[in-house]
Amino acid sequence: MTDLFTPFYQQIASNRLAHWLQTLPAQLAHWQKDALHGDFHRWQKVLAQLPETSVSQIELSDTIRFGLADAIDEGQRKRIEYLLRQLMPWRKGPFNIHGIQIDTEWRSDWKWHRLQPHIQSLKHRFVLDVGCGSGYHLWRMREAEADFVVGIDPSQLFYSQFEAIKHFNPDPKVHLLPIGCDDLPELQAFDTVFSMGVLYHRRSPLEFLQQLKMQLRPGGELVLETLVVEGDEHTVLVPGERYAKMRNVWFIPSCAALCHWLKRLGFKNPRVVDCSHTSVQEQRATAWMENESLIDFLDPNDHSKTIEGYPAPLRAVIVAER
Ligand SMILES: Nc1ncnc2c1ncn2[C@@H]1O[C@H](C[S@+](CC[C@H]([NH3+])C(=O)[O-])CC(=O)[O-])[C@@H](O)[C@H]1O
Repeated sequence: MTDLFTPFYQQIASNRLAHWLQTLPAQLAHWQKDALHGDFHRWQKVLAQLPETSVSQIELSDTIRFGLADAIDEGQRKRIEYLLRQLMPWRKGPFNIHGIQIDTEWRSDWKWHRLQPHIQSLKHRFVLDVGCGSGYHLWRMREAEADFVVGIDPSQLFYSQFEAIKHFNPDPKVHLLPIGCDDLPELQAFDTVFSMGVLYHRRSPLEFLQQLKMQLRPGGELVLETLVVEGDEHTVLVPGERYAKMRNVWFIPSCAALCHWLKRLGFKNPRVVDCSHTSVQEQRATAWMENESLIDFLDPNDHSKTIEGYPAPLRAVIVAER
């Protein structure tokens, strides 16, 4: 495990990062010890069985595409598809590996299109994505010529999916660390910090925003995407047990409230650059994610409401500087 991160260590210049990296192996060893059983063990075996192939095509665009279809024979194609299916459900994508299209639950490319015109150029930047899922957006950040991209996400399945994709393009400048935001020291080192789809899962949203701030270098840019509700700066929805069937949803502020929070925490110039309802075309069940999806989370008679009667998912992108 530690060896996986050797290229990561080598590219780190800042002292704070260097210090963190000294403690990281112990953190990861602890994580690995906890994780070495059950599903994760099975997923690790899947990764070990992925064949080495010749990858002459690397396309970082709406579909992250590694390897041409005709670079592998039919037997290899079936084998790779079988192995990738062992890592279902695939939620964030789409990806295409040697012609095998991984049609994920989410069209994560749509989210990228909503925010991309509004953020500072990522060229030559150090970028962190907190709660990066399977890492789809990490590849988009690399497409945008970021110098170094690291995502963190504690999900063992997302980590395994990321490693499966990276197997076909082992770019030393793109990393996913299997840790949560509470495990990250205050690095104050990144030029841009993304956090998309995580804030509403946090019990203490202001503390979380402060954690994001302390990952940025002074002047760095925060790109935040989260569920919001309509309302003024005093409006925040704290749903009951479930919101759109999700159990772990805590705070859904209005855009005005969120900008107010960011200002209170000392972020500069917070602004809403996009606010859109999630459609059942953007989030849906597919052959690679066969469970329930957005259509099942909405009131069947009124798609403007969730099944619990709350406003249907509305997502905003907010940009601010430290
Ligand atoms: N403490 C934590 N620290 C870091 N990540 C966490 C934590 N807790 C949960 N997560 C991770 O946050 C991600 C949220 S999903 C957004 C994915 C991507 N960003 C997207 O915009 O498509 C949206 C959703 O599940 O509603 C999951 O991958 C969790 O594992």
